[in-house]
Amino acid sequence: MKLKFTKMHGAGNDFVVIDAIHQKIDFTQAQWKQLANRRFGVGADQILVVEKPQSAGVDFRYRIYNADGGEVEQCGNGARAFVRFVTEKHLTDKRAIKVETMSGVIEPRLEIDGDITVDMGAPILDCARVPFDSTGLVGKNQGRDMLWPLDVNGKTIWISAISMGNPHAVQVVDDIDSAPVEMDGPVIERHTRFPKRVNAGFMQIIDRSSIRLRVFERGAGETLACGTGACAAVVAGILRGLLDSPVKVSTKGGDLRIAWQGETSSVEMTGPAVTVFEGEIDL
Ligand SMILES: N[C@H](CCC[C@H](N)C(=O)O)C(=O)O
Repeated sequence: MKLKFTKMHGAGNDFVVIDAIHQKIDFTQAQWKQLANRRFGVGADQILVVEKPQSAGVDFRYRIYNADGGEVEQCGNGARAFVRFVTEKHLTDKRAIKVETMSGVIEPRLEIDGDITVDMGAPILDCARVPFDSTGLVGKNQGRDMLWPLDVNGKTIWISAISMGNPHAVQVVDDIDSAPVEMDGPVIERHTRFPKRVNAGFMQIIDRSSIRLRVFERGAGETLACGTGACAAVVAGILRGLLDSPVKVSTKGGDLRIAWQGETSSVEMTGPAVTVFEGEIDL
């Protein structure tokens, strides 16, 4: 079939966005993987599929597929691209939109200055719900955070296990430029303690209101930015007593602003979303 798509990015985390309201979409995991392939397809970290809502009181549903073709629960940068897409395609005239995802309803809104803010919901810290298997591990407290030991490539690293609807393992490193993201990222992603695999975050604290962050993403590898990863890193830093909200998160692809007032309050992410080109592909 001829598939119309829009290529977009949020701080360099790039997407193929598809209107599944006006196109009939019924692809296999192999076809999603091909579409995301940077040689045999269009190329993207994730594919975002915009659908009519399934629940009342919600404006849209959006599905997220990683570059490996697997469907996942949440995508922060994708939520901003989603808002830019439905606004530019005149699929809504709202500036604050309720969107259902696999992990619940999020509320992105288009700001006057063109940036997009997303209420990403409250972080999930209960290991069983991340999910993270802490059985038999002896964690250590740092502030209000619990750090867990993981054996990775012959060394022990200490991570925060946090879900933003999708799972994250966040560690603090002295210098992200020299951090072993390529070596350790894939091992953390597939660590047996994370039954649904995990996004591996490497956070360098710059000061109490700014960090640098690299994320080796589940199902996509290292991306230029990870929105949910930025949310999880800031939550970990605030719990550890290292950061104060709001925090500037500098990634390879751009800066995000993350705010969180603690406990059960929502994490709020603000950042850019850009349309790069429109296209059509036989798939
Ligand atoms: N790789 C992630 C999904 C995309 C998240 C990221 N691109 C973001 O902006 O949050 C996962 O498997 O949970």
